[in-house]
Amino acid sequence: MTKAVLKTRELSVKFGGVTAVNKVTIEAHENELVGLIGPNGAGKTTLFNLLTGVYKPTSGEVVIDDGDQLVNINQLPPYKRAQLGIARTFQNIRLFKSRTVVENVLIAMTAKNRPYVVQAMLRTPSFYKKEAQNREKALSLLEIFGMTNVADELANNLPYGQQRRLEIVRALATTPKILFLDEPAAGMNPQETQALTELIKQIQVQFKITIVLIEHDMNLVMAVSERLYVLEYGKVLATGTPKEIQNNPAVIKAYLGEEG
Ligand SMILES: Nc1ncnc2c1ncn2[C@@H]1O[C@H](COP(=O)(O)OP(=O)(O)OP(=O)(O)O)[C@@H](O)[C@H]1O
Repeated sequence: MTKAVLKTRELSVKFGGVTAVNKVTIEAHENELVGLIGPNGAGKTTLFNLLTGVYKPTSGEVVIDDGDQLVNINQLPPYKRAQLGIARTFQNIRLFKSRTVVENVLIAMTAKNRPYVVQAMLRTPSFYKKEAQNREKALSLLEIFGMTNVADELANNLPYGQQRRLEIVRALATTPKILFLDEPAAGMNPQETQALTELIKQIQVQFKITIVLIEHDMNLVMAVSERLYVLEYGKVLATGTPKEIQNNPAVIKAYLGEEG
């Protein structure tokens, strides 16, 4: 197996009396696609929030592989984690709706680059050169995802499935090593979900990054994940391949039984 790029050790967070994530130890490997499933309230999004720095853990740790060494990132805020190669999408769409599609990608691309922001304010020649390069890079990303024809549309005018697709493009524009997708199929119709399934597979092959996916759509998550973690009441109930998870009696009892 390839090396681990992300690990948690006994990670926990409490909100008042609720232990939303309870001693969770997981890992994701280089270029691996890991699914995270579990019923509503199991702690999936809270775990994402701990991994991306929105929440600080009550105990335990989050470490990532930064080249040759494992670095504890417990205390790093989200923007510093982004600089280390962590990107995410959210359950609810968070686009700049009154900006164009390509502008949305450009904003994501430059947000973590402080020198660029200074050059932009001073309008230096190197800023204009960099801006042209960035636009070209943004357009080539949009081309990969079949969105060139809507590059100059306002994000707000895109159909729902395309808006979700744009969110993923924005996350990829930050050139992440690890991409967290929080329920990317939420609200999609079956055709959009099918297109998303292909898109996620394509990203893994083409970008060679690690993807961690929260998803309630069992067809999607079983089709794309190489390995799954099942959370229940904030704890890891099971881990394994989609086949192993589908045949795990505890999981069947807890969740898949509900799916029929
Ligand atoms: N900021 C918070 N303050 C208090 N309780 C919280 C907070 N965030 C999450 N919780 C609680 O933690 C538990 C886990 O919630 P979480 O949203 O992580 O579950 P989930 O598995 O992502 O659910 P869903 O599938 O519905 O998105 C729930 O009981 C929730 O009410």
